[in-house]
Parts: sequence; C-alpha cells; structure tokens
Amino acid sequence: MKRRAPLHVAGTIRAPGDKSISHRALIFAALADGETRVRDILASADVHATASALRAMGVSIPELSTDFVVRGHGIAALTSPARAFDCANSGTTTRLLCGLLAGLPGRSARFEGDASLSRRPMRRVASPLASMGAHIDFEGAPGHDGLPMRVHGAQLRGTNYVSAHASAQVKGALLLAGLASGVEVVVEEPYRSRDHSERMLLARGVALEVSERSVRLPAAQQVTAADVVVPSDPSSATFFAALAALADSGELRLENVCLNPTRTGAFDVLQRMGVSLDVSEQRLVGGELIGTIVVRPEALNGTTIEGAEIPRCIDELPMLACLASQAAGETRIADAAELRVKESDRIRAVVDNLRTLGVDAEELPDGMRIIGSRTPLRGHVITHGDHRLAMAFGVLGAIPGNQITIDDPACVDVSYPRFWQDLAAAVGQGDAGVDVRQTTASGAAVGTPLTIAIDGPAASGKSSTAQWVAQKLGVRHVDSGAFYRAITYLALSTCGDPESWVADDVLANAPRISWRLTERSVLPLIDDIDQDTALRDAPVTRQVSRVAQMLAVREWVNQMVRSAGAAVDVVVDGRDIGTTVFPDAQLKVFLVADSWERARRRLVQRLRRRPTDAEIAEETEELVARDAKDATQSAPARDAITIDTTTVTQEEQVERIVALARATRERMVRPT
Ligand SMILES: Nc1ncnc2c1ncn2[C@@H]1O[C@H](COP(=O)(O)OP(=O)(O)OP(=O)(O)O)[C@@H](O)[C@H]1O
Ligand SMILES: Nc1ccn([C@@H]2O[C@H](COP(=O)(O)O)[C@@H](O)[C@H]2O)c(=O)n1
Repeated sequence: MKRRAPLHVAGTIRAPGDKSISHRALIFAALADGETRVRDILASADVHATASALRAMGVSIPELSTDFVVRGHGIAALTSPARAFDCANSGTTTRLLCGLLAGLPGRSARFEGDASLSRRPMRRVASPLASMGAHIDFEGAPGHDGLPMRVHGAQLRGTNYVSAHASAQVKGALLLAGLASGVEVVVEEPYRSRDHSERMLLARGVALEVSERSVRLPAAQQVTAADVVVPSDPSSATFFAALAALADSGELRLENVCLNPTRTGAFDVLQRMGVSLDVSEQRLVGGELIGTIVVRPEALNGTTIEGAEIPRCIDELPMLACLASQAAGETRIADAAELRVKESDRIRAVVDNLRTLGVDAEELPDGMRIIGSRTPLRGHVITHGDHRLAMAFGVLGAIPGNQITIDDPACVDVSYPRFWQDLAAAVGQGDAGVDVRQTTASGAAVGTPLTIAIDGPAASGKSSTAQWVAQKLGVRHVDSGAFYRAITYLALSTCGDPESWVADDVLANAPRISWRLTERSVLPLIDDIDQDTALRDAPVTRQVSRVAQMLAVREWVNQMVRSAGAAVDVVVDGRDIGTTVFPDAQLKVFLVADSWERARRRLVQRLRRRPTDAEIAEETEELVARDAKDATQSAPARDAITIDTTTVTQEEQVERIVALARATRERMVRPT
C-alpha cells in the first residue's frame, strides 16, 4: 500500500549521553579518592537516582549538567545513607549500588523504587552476592524478590560466579562488591554482556583480566580518578537510525555515537534488514570507540534476531520490532525472554501494541514474530510507563498516514528527555511538508504537547485534582505553588524579619532549589532533599503570598515551572498558569468552591477528623485573607472553563476534566 505523503528526514542528531556509562561515571568517581570531571552525562531521571544515592553516601556531586566535577573520598569513606535510596525507575541504580553496599562492612541502606521497578527481579544480583556472604532482605510480600529491599554491608568472600545470563548489571554489581570488600571476583557469562564497567575500571588503574566471556578482578584494587566524556547512547541513536531507514528521502547524521562492540548489535541488525549505514570519524575516548553514523532510507526486509546477538541489542528490540512491522516478510526474535523483566514485559507490550495498530504480530515465550506491511497504522499505544516503547512507537507515529496516540509520552525522560523535540526536528526539516501534527505519536502532536492549566483560589482542590487528572491521563503533574513555598521556606531561615524581605535576598536561595521527577510528579527539592511536609506548614503558608508578590520571584518560579512542563504532556496547577505561565495551554480549568466548604475540606485534610464550626469559621477567614493577598495574579483566563466543586465529589470533577482533556487531545490529533 502506498503512503499518503512521503517522509523526508534531514539533520544531525546528537543523542544524549549513554545511560550505562553515565551511571558508571558517577559510581567510579565516587570510589576514587580525588576529583573526576564528568562531561556530557545523561541528566535523565535514572541517572539522577544514582547521583542522589551517592550524595546520600557522602560523595560530593553537584547538580548534573554538561560539565561538572565529582569529589570522591575513596571507598572507605562511603557512609550509610540517612534515608532510603529512591531508585525511581532505575534498575541500573538498584543493582549496581546493591553490589557496592553489600561489600561495605557496617553500612546499610533500604532501596525503594516506583511501581514498575518494584516489580523487577532483584534475586539475580542478590543470590550471587549472598553466595559471597552478603545480607539482603526483601521487605515486600513473601516470595517477592523486588523492592523494597534492605542491604546490610559485610566483609564478603571472593567468588567465581558462572552466570546463566549475560547481564552487565549482575557483572557490575559483583565487581563493585569485590572492590568494596577488597576480594577477588571472577564472573563468567554465556555471552559477553556490555563491558563498560571493565573498560572504565581499566582506565582507572584497576588490574582487571578480561577475556571473551569472563572477567577477573584481583583482590585489593584501588580506583583512581579519571575524567570522563560520555558518548551518545547507541540505544537512543537507534530510534533515529530506524526513522531514517523508514523515510522516503534524506538522511540523518548520528554524531558521537558509542560504538562499543557489545552495544552495536542493533546496527548489525539494521544492516541485515537492508539499511545503509556509513560509519566515519571513529576514535577512542576513555577506552570507548566513538564515531558518526549516516543513515539513509532503503527497502527493508525481515530478519531473525537470536542467540549471542540478543545481549548486544536487548534495549533496541522494541524499536527493531516496530521497524519489522514496516519491512517486507517475517521477522523473528528469539532467546530474548529477558525482555519480559525490563521496565515492562516488552514482549507482551510490543506485540499487544503492534496488534492494536493492525500489525500481524505474535508473542513467543522468548520473543516475537512480526509480519511486515505498509498498511497505515492507527490506534492508541499503552506504554506501561516504558520509555523505549514510547520512543519506538513514536517513530512509527512519525510516518505520514499513521495515526498513533501514546498514553504516556513523558516517560521518555528516563533516558531521552528531548526525544520529541529531536523527532519533530528530524521530520520537520524536509521539504516534503510532512505535517507532524497529523502523524503524531504522542497523543498530542509531536512538538505540540498537551498542556492543561488548573487555577483557582486556595484550597479549591487544584493540586490534588491536578495530580489525579495527571495520573489518569498518564502525564506529568507540576504544582507551581510548591516552588513559591520552597523559596519562602528558605527565606524564613535566611532572610530575617519577613517585613523586611526583598526579592534579591529571597532569590539568593534559588540555587538551593531543584526539582526531580518522581513517578509522574515534579517534586521540588531543597539542597537535594524533599521537604514537602515542611513546605505545607503554617509559617510557610503565612508568608508565601508576600513572596509571591515579588516580580523577580514570579519570573524565577515561572521559569522553573516552564522547564518542568516543557515539551511533555503536563497538568500544571497554580494561580496564573492559564494567564501567564502557559497562556497557550490547550485546556484551562478554573476551580472554585464556596469559601466555607474550602475551609472545611482544608481542615479535614489537615486534622483528619470532622472540624467544628468554630474551626471552619477561623479557617475561612484565613483562606479569604490569603485569596485577597493573591488577588492580583489570580484572575481566571478568558478561555478557562470554570468548575464549581462546592456540591460535587472530587471524583466527579476529576472525571469531568479528564473527559475535557481527552476531547482536547482528539481535536489536536484531528484538527477540525
Ligand atoms: N469536590 C471535592 N469534594 C471534597 N473534597 C475535595 C473536593 N475537591 C478537593 N477536595 C479536597 O480538598 C482538599 C484541598 O485540596 P487541594 O490541596 O488540592 O487544594 P489546592 O487548591 O491545591 O490548595 P492550595 O491552594 O492551598 O494549595 C484536599 O483534601 C482535597 O482532596
Ligand atoms: N501560580 C501560582 C501558584 C502559587 N502562588 C502563590 O503561592 C502560594 C502557595 O500556593 P499553593 O497553591 O500551594 O497554596 C499561594 O497562596 C500564592 O501566593 C502564586 O502566586 N501563583
């Protein structure tokens, strides 16, 4: 079948830093006694989780940026964290730090993660570590070998571990345990898994012996500091190699790609399918081969991917499977049961989604079978929060004639935060006039994310409703008031008498405030720590409206909120979101409720009991006073839909907004 319009691609893509190398750059810098300069790290949600965990163990790591310095004090100086590690969605953080902690006598840590990570199996690292003498307790339901888990560090014995799977995370965890306890570790694998740990440790003076399928770490090794420049992630670059392969004309130049042979399986598969890849500018940086790849469109054929090739392209299989849906003939993927325990069950999820879109695909116990065709694809993709699914189906969505919506485009943040912009740029620069808004994969158009603004007076239900709506739509939630509260919280301890506060002094604390993405919400951090409860306390609530009148503060908050809500589908709540922060939001809601009812709800929330009339009367006065102080910035946008919630349940108002959001999305995908 012929496509409706040709797809032209053009441009240069510099995919973000390699995720595996980024985690290891931080961890090895933390083990060294000295300074490590880190450039071009992947500042994604997963890598933030590793950085936060290491900071909690006493390592000095500044806010992640393109160029910064880590100050390590050696393995012996690592401490137990004061709080549980929040590993978010990151299996690498969990498994590598589990190995490190297990080998540090006297230290211990609790590991927590989001719902998806908590389902992933940890026994594969816990068992070999236990055979070295490690103590790891799973704290979930009996028989559950996922998070939460507690690791109690101990002096471990050496090991010679023969692994049934090729797993860089297991190998890395055992090497870290051996380094921490100063004992010999040998790991043998059926196939060679990613070898970044080996290359990076060798570059840091560790006397590893590496052969095709095994690695030996001698006892008592020291890690020296060595600067690192993180190359682009080949797994991320593969999405654009696939896009170029699917195009009708043009080419994409993929720059600075890590060409480590344990990572280039997808490029081999692409070539076998008929894709033209020209590799140039090859060079060795920090023990890793790096180069430029130019990809041009070709007719694609199905292929078989199995055996030793699987570990070399495991993360790229969702994209290769989607590509196979457009290739002539059958593609078979086998020996890839590992896919079932990734961020989602990627065998089931890929096959289900392909079938939803109309592709002939079949699930196999250890892989899948796909019959390619050029019939236009239509339907809604469920990502299960899995970044690689969102991006793989996003590439299919960029083909003219396909109409694909994706439930959770924001989940790409785990590994490729600017994926949608890069995708829009790659298909938008051509002269073939592809309308990315009609061929979108994201439910909203690529490059035009859906923004929902929820404004209203104090305690009208904005933040809890916004959070609930975001959860139902599978998009990100940003609570702008939390940023005003965070800067006010710091002013209370640094700026003296509130009557004499001035914007410059208040804003001097701004560098101490950052934000992190939890499962779906943007969480403001103060000195890297979540202070949410303290931000809601009375002293902050009493002074926040004063700070919110300072124009320079408003500009700073607006910038933080816009960066947290940029380029992804998002629900943002506050006072001036629909008027000032996101005046182009496609859906604006203004929540109101009778002040007595708002006060009653606020007290129920705070006291967790039925309040007395006297209490409600007092709280009503406070709310009305705060509304008056906030009046200048609190007018509803002219195009806002006002919902009076006085007599409706919260569930009803959430359903109403979700329905409005879905209708808005429909209009964006199919403009009238
Ligand atoms: N329709 C409703 N019925 C009953 N309770 C509700 C309803 N809508 C919201 N609530 C409750 O009201 C309380 C206040 O809501 P929320 O904290 O979201 O308000 P807010 O507008 O964000 O407040 P603030 O401006 O102070 O941050 C919460 O406990 C919430 O669950
Ligand atoms: N967009 C916004 C959001 C908040 N404020 C100010 O912050 C205070 C706290 O907000 P909550 O939503 O957490 O109650 C609020 O009283 C405003 O002063 C704002 O000005 N603009």
